[in-house]
Amino acid sequence: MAVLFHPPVDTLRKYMFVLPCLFPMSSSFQGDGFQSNTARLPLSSRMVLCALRPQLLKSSTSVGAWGRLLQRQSSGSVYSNIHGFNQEEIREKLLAFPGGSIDLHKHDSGIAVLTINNPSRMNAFSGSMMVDLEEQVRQLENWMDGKGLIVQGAAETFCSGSDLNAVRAISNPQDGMKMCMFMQNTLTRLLRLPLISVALVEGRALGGGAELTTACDFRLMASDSVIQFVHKHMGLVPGWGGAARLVHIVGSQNALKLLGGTLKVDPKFGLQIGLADGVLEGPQAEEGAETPLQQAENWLSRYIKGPAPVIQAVKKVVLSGRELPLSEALRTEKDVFGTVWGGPANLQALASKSKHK
Ligand SMILES: CC[C@@H](C(=O)O)C(=O)SCCNC(=O)CCNC(=O)[C@H](O)C(C)(C)COP(=O)(O)OP(=O)(O)OC[C@H]1O[C@@H](n2cnc3c(N)ncnc32)[C@H](O)[C@@H]1OP(=O)(O)O
Repeated sequence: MAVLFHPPVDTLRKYMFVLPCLFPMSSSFQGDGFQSNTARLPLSSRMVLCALRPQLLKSSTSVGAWGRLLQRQSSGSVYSNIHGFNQEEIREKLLAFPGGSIDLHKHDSGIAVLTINNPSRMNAFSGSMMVDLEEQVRQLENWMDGKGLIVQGAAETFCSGSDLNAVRAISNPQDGMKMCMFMQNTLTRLLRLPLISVALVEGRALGGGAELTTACDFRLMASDSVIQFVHKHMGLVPGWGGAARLVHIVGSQNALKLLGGTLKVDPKFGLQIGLADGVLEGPQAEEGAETPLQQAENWLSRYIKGPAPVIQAVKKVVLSGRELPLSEALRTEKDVFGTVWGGPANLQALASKSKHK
């Protein structure tokens, strides 16, 4: 059977990190007209098309199935060229403001650690770090064995937002909009990773740094740490998606107080309003005491026990429940359920007659 509709390759790329996980490729779809029709597409796009094929075949029109499917998935990015967003153009602009790095370490435990690393500027985001972050998120989107992610700042402080030197240089409205769309895309993709993510907040998380904490599923605060949306002091509002996410996390009343009052959120206040999910033990001099990173890994480990496909499925159903209207979320949940039902972990659990005491 021929495939009647080929979605644009860049659209496929955008969705490929979500879809292969939802509809794993079956070898039985290879070797017919479907494959030959798609042979000229890059492998990644062909994988997505193969993965999508059961959905396309079930539909009376392939275009309709594709459209519905895209609507139903949580897409990676918010902005694309139809919004006047040109990723390459803004990438070039941002690379003109170098400094610092975003470091990624993937561990065999299935936990990756992403470090905002620009300590001489309190881990402020230079332009090249924004580009780095996008690249590291891309790495994580393709990490099949991943289960969890910890986002931390280097040298015991989280992040002081945008590098003010870069901000000054691109303070014209056009460049500001481009940077805003670039960072919204990246942080949205970060939150939508099929990994359970934690922001480990030590020291200060200010401005864009506070926004970054909201792009993780959870926030753990060190005893002396502070999260502060300082944007109003800068004559601004959050632009990296931090306001929208903050409302989801703490509710609109609290969000209004935090933004309107530029309130300093310490661990106690953070727990009270639900911005913090846990507080780390204070600095301990004695030998063998856990570092904040070890404490965060331990905290996260209870939520990521089990095989990666199951943990990733857990994140996907929660993500769709968080982001989609109920009927769409229910259908996505069905699709994700289909990826684990009868899978190795499910069969093993059934064979072992496990009891949940
Ligand atoms: C676009 C708006 C928004 C967004 O993107 O969403 C933003 O994020 S705008 C940035 C918001 N953040 C700030 O305004 C933070 C400004 N910095 C401070 O308030 C203080 O530096 C601090 C973070 C509270 C730390 O104070 P302190 O402990 O006293 O250290 P120093 O002030 O001496 O800082 C050390 C060093 O770091 C430089 N620094 C700090 N933050 C930034 C920054 N965001 N951009 C660039 N540089 C930053 C600071 O200037 C010092 O450098 P030197 O003077 O060269 O030592």
